[in-house]
Amino acid sequence: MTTAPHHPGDDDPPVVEAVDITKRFGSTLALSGAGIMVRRGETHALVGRNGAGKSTLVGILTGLQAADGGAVAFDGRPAPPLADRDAWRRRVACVYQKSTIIPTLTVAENLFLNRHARSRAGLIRWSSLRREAQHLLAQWSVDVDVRQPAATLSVEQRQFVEIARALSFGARFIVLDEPTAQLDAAGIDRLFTRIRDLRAQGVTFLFISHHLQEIYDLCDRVTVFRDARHILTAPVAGLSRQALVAAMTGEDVSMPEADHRPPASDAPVLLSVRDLVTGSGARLSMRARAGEVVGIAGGGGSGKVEVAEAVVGLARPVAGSVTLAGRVLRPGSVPDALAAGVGLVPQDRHREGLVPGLSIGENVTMTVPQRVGRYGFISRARRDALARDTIAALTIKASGPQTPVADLSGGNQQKVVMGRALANDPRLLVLITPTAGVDVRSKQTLLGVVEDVRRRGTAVLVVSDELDDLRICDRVLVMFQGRVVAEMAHGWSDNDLVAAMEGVDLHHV
Ligand SMILES: Nc1ncnc2c1ncn2[C@@H]1O[C@H](COP(=O)(O)OP(=O)(O)OP(=O)(O)O)[C@@H](O)[C@H]1O
Repeated sequence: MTTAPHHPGDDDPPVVEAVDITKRFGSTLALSGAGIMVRRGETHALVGRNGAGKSTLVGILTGLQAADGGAVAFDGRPAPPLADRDAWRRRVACVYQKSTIIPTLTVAENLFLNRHARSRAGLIRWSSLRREAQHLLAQWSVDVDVRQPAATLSVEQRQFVEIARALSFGARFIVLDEPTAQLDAAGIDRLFTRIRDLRAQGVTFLFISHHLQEIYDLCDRVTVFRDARHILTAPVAGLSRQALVAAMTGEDVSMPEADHRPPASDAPVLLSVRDLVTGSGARLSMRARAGEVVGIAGGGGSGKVEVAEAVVGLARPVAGSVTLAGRVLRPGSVPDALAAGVGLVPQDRHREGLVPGLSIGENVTMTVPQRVGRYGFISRARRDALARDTIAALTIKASGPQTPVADLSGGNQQKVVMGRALANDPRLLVLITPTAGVDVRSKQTLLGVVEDVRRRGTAVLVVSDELDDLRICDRVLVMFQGRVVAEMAHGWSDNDLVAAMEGVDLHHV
């Protein structure tokens, strides 16, 4: 008898294997005969365009959703019944973009929610609860004070706490759903170091991201989904970027370099920000002309988001003024900013972006009742027409304008936020990290929108640390520790911009 060559790990059953999974939501086929196999000890990437079915698969792999067909097995054994939550928690956990931590409780309470050590009288033993929590975090090298309220955790600390919580249930397989979307470059580095350490300790990861470079930096193998189906699974080394993008999009795409035409130098100044000072002490003075695209770049803690939020009224500045087309905006008032012609894509679409229970149509037209009806009456037909235009222009994957936003995939929700920002033909469009969670092709669509509106004379602020977002700008103001430290003209080199964002300023303003 001859034997095949033996590879270590080959004989171990996969940590998880999902076979021939089908899942429908009404008329939408979210997964169609799709599957995945994750080996013990690997970091496995799952990629695909917005709406490809990734989150749906995660729901099924974590036992939160029932598949309509197919089978899931952990370590070669069939998955437990959906009702047995404890059994699922011992096998798998998912750290979502949206926190599952309860902000008003302390870190220790969050870690041991519903499994507190109790005295014989049934009272919670706070001291032992704290000790256990400290021990748990120390075991996984998470440096967080367990007595602090969870609300005070940074995104990064919150993710580490959620990972430690998952491990404490016994799970050694962790799904990370777009964990880098809200982190800056330094935070991503620390997260990756942590993931590599945990992998060395035997933890397996399924890693979802729209940043393909991260897949190459971190992962061993990658699975691609497209239109509800499994397309390929391959080792990352040896798979070219072009082949990966082709698998995701079903076509051979090379990213065209958009031709850049700066606004006319005699275009009128539309936006004027004078000596703005935010609550946290960040400062901004700037002007933008009609049709000009200005970037505000910076890492975490640079103050870029704070100043942008002060410009649009999401936060009240402590000093300074914002003038749009001759009108001085009321400080700290979003309604006043909208009335003056501001279109806004906020950073946190969960908090400030969308009303999940309402339809795409309702969300898109929320800030423009005057465009869809007279005398305060909103015509459904006109609302739907406007929503249909948005769906087509931004290629939103949805069955129609009536679809509730809660039923859309994450990237498609972000497009609805963009649609709403555009619905009142803004004079000033302010985009805060606009392509977070958006797939490669959709990124092109969203950034293409900027080119369209600037041609119509809208001024645009792009607030981001993503080089692709900033590349479309006519100039980029780089912030560091609350101050603009550099201004870079279109055509900057990546190195120069990154150096400036890190405070190594080569081009003083
Ligand atoms: N609860 C739901 N009701 C109706 N349709 C849904 C529901 N959840 C998901 N869908 C649909 O299923 C399809 C797959 O969505 P899914 O969230 O799995 O995509 P995804 O790959 O995670 O996308 P993204 O990268 O944008 O997060 C989409 O067409 C989505 O609109």
